[in-house]
Amino acid sequence: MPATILDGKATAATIRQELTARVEALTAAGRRPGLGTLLVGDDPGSRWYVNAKHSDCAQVGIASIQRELPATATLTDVLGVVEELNADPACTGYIVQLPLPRQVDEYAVLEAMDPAKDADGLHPTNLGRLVLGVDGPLPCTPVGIVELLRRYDVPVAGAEVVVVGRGITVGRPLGLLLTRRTENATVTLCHTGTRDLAAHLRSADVVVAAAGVPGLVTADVVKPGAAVLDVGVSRVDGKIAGDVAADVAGVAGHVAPNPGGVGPMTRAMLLQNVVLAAERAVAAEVLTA
Ligand SMILES: Nc1nc2c(c(=O)[nH]1)N[C@@H](CN(C=O)c1ccc(C(=O)N[C@@H](CCC(=O)O)C(=O)O)cc1)CN2
Repeated sequence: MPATILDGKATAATIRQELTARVEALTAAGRRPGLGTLLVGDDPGSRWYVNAKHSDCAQVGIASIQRELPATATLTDVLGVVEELNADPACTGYIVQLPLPRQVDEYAVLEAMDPAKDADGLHPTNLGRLVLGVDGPLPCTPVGIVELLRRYDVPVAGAEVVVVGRGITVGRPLGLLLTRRTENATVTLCHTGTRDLAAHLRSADVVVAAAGVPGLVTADVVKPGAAVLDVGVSRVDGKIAGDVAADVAGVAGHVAPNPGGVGPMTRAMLLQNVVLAAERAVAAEVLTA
C-alpha cells in the first residue's frame, strides 16, 4: 500500500480557517493581533519565509509589521529594532528570522525579546517553560510536527521516535515536546556524533529528519509502516532537496513531503502562537481588572 501523505499544505489551510474566527473575536474586542518580523540581510530563502508569513497573516486578519536591516547590521542595530518591537502596542507578537548574519549574536537577540511577544517560542524563558511543561508559546516547527501527526491520527504515545538534528528551531525542542506527559513518546535525538544512525532509524516508528543532508534517510533504513517526516532544507540547483529519499514512500506508512509537509505547518503554528499570545494578554487584563 502506498504511504499516506501527511499534507501540511491542506492542514495549514484548515488551521488558518479555524484561526480566522478567533482573530475576528479579538479584533472586535479592540485587540487585533499584529505579527512583527525582523529580516536581517538578503537571503532569498529567508525573504520567502518572511513574505509567506505576512501573506498568511493577511488571510486570517492579523496585522503585519515588517522591519528589515542590511546584511551588514551590527548587534546594536538589531537590538534597536527588538526594543522598538517590544514597545510597539500594535505588535502583539514577533519573530526575528533566523539565521542571523555571523556578526550578530543570535542568543543575545533572542534574550532581548519580550518573552510575552515571542511568537517563535525561542526566548530562553519560553524554552524553560517547555522544559518545565508549563503553558507558553511553543517553537513553531516542533509543534507543527506534533499537530500534523495528531490530525492524521499517527500515534506518538509509546512510540519510538528518532529525530535527526539537534538545532534550536527543530530537533532539540521537538525532543522536549514529544517527551512531555501529554505526548509520551520515547525520543532518540541523533546528530553528527551518532555512531550508528541506520540502527536507530531501523527501530523507529516515527522518523523526523532535520539534518539538512539531502537523501540522508533511504528506504533500506526505514521500518515498514513507519511515519517519516522530512524537515531538512538544502537547495540543489535552486530547488529544495529534503533529507528523505523518494524511495522511502514505498516502505513508510505515512510521509510528510518536503515541500508541502512540515513547512506550511510551521507557518500555521506561528499564526496560532500570535493568536494565543493576544488571547493570553486579554485574559491577564480580565484577571487584573
Ligand atoms: N525565526 C525563525 N527562523 C527560522 C525558523 C523558525 O521557525 N523561526 N524556521 C526555519 C524557516 N521557516 C520559518 O521561518 C520556514 C521553513 C519552511 C517554510 C515553508 O513554508 N516551506 C515551504 C516551501 C518553501 C519554498 O518553496 O522555499 C514548504 O515546505 O512547503 C516556512 C517557514 C528557519 N528559520
